[in-house]
Amino acid sequence: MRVLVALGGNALLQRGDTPDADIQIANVQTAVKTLAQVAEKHELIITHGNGPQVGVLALESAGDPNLTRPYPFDTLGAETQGMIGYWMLQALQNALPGRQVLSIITQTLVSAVDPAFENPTKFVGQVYDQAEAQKLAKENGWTVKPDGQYWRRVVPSPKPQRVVETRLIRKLVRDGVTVVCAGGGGVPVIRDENGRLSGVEAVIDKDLTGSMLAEALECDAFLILTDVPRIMRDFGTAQQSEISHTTPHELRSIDFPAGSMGPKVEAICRFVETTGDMAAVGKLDEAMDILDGTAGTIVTPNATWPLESTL
Ligand SMILES: Nc1ncnc2c1ncn2[C@@H]1O[C@H](COP(=O)(O)OP(=O)(O)O)[C@@H](O)[C@H]1O
Ligand SMILES: NC(=O)OP(=O)(O)O
Repeated sequence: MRVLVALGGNALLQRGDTPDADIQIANVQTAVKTLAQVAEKHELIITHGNGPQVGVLALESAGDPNLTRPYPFDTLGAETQGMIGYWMLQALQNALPGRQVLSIITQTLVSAVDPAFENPTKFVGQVYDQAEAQKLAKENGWTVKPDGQYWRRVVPSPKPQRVVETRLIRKLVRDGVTVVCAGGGGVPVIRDENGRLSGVEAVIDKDLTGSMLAEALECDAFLILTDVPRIMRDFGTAQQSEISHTTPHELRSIDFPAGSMGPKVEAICRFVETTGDMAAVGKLDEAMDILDGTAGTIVTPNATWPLESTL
């Protein structure tokens, strides 16, 4: 089976944690324990978030007195792919000796006229209280928005259209390589009328890119691993209940928050609707159980979908 796993930013850095490298490396090592189990049994492609990390690098660049202007977000996105990709590469190599693993810088095409450029929605960097966020926004020209009980900087998040390096990734996977790619949703780029690529200032949603890439690579399963065991009905209320098996149709009838579960549900629904294969949301350390159909929220084209025979 061919599986694409999208790792949540939470996997690497919990909200409120100090973004020190050693803390994130330890989190990567924890994530890789479960990913290594998947890689031992299946062809595996891994993508990861970069919201917290790209914010750290943006602050660093903005504070460098030697620069005349801060690095743009496409460059910062590539930096996060290098940094997180390196941590994952090393952890995977240590967990899977003898296995071929590669982390690659990956670009994702977006539309230059995507309306998202006028309406920033992607949370980056650390959380602030409202007053501090608004002060920083005024001082630095940021847009800030509420993220749960906190506030965070937001940047445009255009829709991914295609991962530029898709063919190469397919070749690597067919050759038995475990590939880490499209980190942070891929570096956002546009292509001009002469076919030339250039970066744009944005951060793409890694779940939407993951869904698109899983489809393009003809994956049999698309997993989003995060910090909750299942998608919940009535999340955050006394009536909340876990959904163990559902369909895109049912999920689309429920409202999910734009900044967290919403894009995951959209990404999952798109994959299942387009491919007829299974997708799931679940906890980081339960990847194998999710693939066995005993953990996570499993999403299939219809409620009578024969889980065992397909997995
Ligand atoms: N209906 C829901 N079911 C489960 N979790 C939900 C729901 N709605 C919102 N959430 C929140 O979504 C979070 C996961 O999204 P997010 O923080 O963006 O993940 P990641 O950084 O791992 O990609 C959970 O920690 C939970 O607080
Ligand atoms: N790029 C992206 O979607 O990052 P997070 O998962 O960290 O929000």
